[in-house]
Amino acid sequence: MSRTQHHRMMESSVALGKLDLAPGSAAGLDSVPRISGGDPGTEPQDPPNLNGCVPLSHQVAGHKFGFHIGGILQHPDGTVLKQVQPAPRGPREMQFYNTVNAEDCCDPCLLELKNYLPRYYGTWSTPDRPHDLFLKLEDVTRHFIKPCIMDVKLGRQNYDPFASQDKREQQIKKYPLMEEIGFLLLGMRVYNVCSDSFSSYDQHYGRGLVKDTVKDGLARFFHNGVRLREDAVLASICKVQQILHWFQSQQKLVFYASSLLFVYEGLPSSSSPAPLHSSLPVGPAVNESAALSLAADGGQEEKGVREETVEEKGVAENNNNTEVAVPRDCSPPTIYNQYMKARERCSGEGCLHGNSGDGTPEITSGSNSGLWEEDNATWQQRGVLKASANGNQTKPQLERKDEDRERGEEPGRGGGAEGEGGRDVTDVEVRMIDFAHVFQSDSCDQGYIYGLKNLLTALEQILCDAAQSSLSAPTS
Ligand SMILES: Nc1ncnc2c1ncn2[C@@H]1O[C@H](COP(=O)(O)OP(=O)(O)OP(=O)(O)O)[C@@H](O)[C@H]1O
Ligand SMILES: O=P(O)(O)O[C@@H]1[C@H](O)[C@H](O)[C@@H](OP(=O)(O)O)[C@H](OP(=O)(O)O)[C@H]1O
Repeated sequence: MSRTQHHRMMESSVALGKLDLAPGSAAGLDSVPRISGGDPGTEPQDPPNLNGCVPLSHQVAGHKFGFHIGGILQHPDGTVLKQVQPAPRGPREMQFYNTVNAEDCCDPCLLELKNYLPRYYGTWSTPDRPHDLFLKLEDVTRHFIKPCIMDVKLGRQNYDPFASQDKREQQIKKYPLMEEIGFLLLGMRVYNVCSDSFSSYDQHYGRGLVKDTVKDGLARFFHNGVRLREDAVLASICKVQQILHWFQSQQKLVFYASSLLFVYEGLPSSSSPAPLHSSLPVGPAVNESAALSLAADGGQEEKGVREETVEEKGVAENNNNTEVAVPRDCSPPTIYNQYMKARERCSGEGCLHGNSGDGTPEITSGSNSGLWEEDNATWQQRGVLKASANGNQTKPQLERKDEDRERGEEPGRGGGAEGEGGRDVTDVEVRMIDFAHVFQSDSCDQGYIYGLKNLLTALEQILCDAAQSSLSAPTS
């Protein structure tokens, strides 16, 4: 399919203007070709000529190319290609991206939502298989050198309202705690600064986490083998807060089996101040060094955890991350002080972990409390959060920002950025992905909101635990 044809197809979906994603009523979707090889029973086909595309080397969850229908590739230009899944999932996801990215879209709700998604560049296919469509997406990890990546599925149910009884049972069986916890860690890879390697955690790791261990299981994503990256936890909290605000403000869409993709830079900066409590443990289930040495000792390997092999270490990542500015770590004491100050300003226990009356913990929201707004300013100065960039910009970043401006987007969105006065910041990405089960609605997405609140509580508790550990640690 030529570029023009792709474009035309995109325009025809875009022209719908309004999402109509319910099965059987998907206006315009009939024109979307079904991908070949979609039926498990069909004849095996020759391997496709992928035009230089390769399976995504840093994929942490989901359908894998070559193993499942609907896998993920990386284009030589660095973008991610997600194969359109068999109907109705793939066309539904494609129409979702088309609608949110429609040039004439002026709905403020969708325009804001766009900020939380990977950029969308339309559809792509190889010349020899023009009907095998892929969604061409920004690689959210693209500007990181050692990207630590985590995929967390949100919501109280992993299936949509139109799912068959079999599908419901299959999904519930996989993680019965979904309804109570509201999120599921699908997979992650974490950079270990000591061994200069990644540890990968598959879906079995996440499914093994229960109510009492899910916080520590999550904390492991932020532990680099030496210390907890509190700066990355805090920056993640702020990003998740923004997404929560969006969900609380909209009554148009509901998302089932959709994920948040977290990314932060694992490579430490040489300019980072030495953390005061760097050697503190982060809790029994979170000490990565302990887990790794267990495996190295020939001890019983942990379920769902895999260390990168020596051969793999030598393999360059296919993410075009060659020339980027290294974000500076923020020292844990700074984060700790700011976090505690924020908590003190809060009126008592109920503020950060109170009860909203719907069974989920109440998380302070920036616009209502002033707590996050006020401290965001301080944290920006401290270099924890992204601030307007006006400092010593490196060439690649300047180029990215120009590119952003051309698209009419906030400069630095999704890219590395410096804080006020040219200070580096803790760069974290949190983006929504996987939209195979998005539907129109006329009420808030309570399931997703429930999951977001619980996720925020867990992230905040990780910081609290670290702060408490540092307070009780003996001073030398
Ligand atoms: N835009 C992106 N940038 C970087 N990585 C991505 C991007 N989109 C997807 N990935 C990687 O691919 C994985 C799977 O993505 P996604 O959830 O969209 O696929 P899926 O096959 O629909 O998943 P599932 O099987 O859970 O339905 C993510 O966990 C992430 O590692
Ligand atoms: O984590 P696992 O064990 O790989 O399980 C998959 C996961 O639950 C996906 O979310 C789901 O796709 P949907 O969310 O789109 O339903 C997929 O369904 P599938 O097998 O029907 O593709 C499951 O197999």
